Amino acid sequence: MQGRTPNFNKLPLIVCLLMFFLTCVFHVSVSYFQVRHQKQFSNVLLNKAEHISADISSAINAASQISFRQCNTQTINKLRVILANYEYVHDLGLIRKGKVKCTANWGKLDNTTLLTQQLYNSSSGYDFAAEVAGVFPVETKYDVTKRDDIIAFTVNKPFKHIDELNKHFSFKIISKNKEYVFHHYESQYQFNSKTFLPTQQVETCSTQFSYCVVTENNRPGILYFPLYISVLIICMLGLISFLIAYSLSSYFDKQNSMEFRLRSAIKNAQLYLEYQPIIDVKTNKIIGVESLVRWKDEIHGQVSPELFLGVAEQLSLYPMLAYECAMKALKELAPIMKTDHGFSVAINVNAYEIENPEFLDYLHQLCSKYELRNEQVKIEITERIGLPLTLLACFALKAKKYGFKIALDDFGTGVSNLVWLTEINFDVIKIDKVFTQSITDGVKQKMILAIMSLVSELNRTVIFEGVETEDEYNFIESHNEDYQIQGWYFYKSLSLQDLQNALVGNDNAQTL
Ligand SMILES: Nc1nc2c(ncn2[C@@H]2O[C@@H]3COP(=O)(O)O[C@H]4[C@@H](O)[C@H](n5cnc6c(=O)[nH]c(N)nc65)O[C@@H]4COP(=O)(O)O[C@H]3[C@H]2O)c(=O)[nH]1
Repeated sequence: MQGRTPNFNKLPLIVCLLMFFLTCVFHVSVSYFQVRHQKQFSNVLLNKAEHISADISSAINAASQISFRQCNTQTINKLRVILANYEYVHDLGLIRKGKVKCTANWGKLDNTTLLTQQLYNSSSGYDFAAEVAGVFPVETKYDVTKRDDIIAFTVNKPFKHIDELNKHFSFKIISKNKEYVFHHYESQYQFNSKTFLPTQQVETCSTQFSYCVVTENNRPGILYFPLYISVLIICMLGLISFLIAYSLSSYFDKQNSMEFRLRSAIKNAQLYLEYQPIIDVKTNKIIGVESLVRWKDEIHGQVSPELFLGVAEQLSLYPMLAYECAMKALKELAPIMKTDHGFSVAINVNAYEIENPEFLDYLHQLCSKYELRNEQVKIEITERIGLPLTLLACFALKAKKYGFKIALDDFGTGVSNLVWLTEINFDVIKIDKVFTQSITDGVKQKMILAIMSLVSELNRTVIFEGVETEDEYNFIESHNEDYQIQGWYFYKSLSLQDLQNALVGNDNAQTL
């Protein structure tokens, strides 16, 4: 078997496509897990925000229950009692005409401070402002929530813990109408938000309050990783792509190889026989056929038997094929041969059949089985067989004892010499088409005339192979009408059905 190397022409393209595909799959998978993580994170954030909002609104509600609210000791003390119950409210006070008058922590404010910052008025009756400074004589900034005359102060710290825990996403808590941002956090792990990169956003809205948590990730998928890791991943994917593409290419190449396909064709009995008629020059009638094996493959097309028989030998599949072909030929032709005992079939043999002592026995059994006469079977031994003369002579002797006819095929092209003709008692000599087709060539014509006179002396049946033209036919006919002809001038190899049709027009044909 010839060493086959896979067809690598398209390998770089396949590797690139595969690498692109795997990178996309990797990117999408990482993005998917990031989105899941983002959703979980958003939910944690929303729970926290709702908890804080519930705390503030509850504190404001409690404060609004204080009757006759004035910035006096009684009211301030009540505010202090309320404040102690709420985790996230840092201070609680009264505000009138934009000025904070008093709070639980600071008491009555002498220098009452005007809230300069514009408050966001929500539809729920609450007003908000973020990072308000200068209300108290400290540097701290507060987020404020106001309803009517009550104001609650919170420090931005509630989310600090979450901010610190969250290494990945930027996020904001924003009113549902998107007009007011309660809190926002820019993750240092995110690219500058103005980059052209697509941002993966997850929005989760509260069912209790009119705000949503929006988490943003502008390092989706593979961009999440540092550059050197991304490069490493892409290189790994490239390597994997190469290995996959190489394996696939080798696999498909093997699947498409002639060896592989022939093996499965033989095992699935996809090989078939055709029969090329042999014509008697005197009568121009079909007097027999040569059986020729055929293989038509979907990929390799119609493959020459000279090629695939060699492959079958190398794959050790030839014995199976040889027995199968002999059986098929005799079985298929039996109806014709039984009705016309002069009709013969020529079977080609290789070294295997000659060296295998059981082949002739098998052929004899086949003839008995299909009720054929052994002399109707011609065994063609090609001159190019390359076996020792003694072995061939032995085989021919045994074959003749069985009553089979022996033909020397391709005469003139191989190693045979005149000793062959004397040592082996061939019944038929088939002149190779190399000679048949050179009758118009002066020198070769002399050679063919010499061959003709030689074989006439030997008194053997002579078949001229490869007769393609009228000139060739006329030349042969003019020299001896006892010759036989096999060639495209009359017929190419025929399917069994076509052979039967051809025999119908043949005067010698019996009723099939
Ligand atoms: N150019 C031209 N060619 C013609 C003409 N007439 C016949 N041929 C071709 O010549 C070859 C004759 O068979 P071969 O010499 O026994 O040579 C055969 C035979 O040695 C071998 N072969 C075919 N079938 C079998 C088989 O079943 N068993 C074995 N062992 N060998 C086989 O393969 C060889 C080639 O077979 P094929 O390709 O079928 O080729 C066939 C046939 O198609 C013609 O007028 N012009």
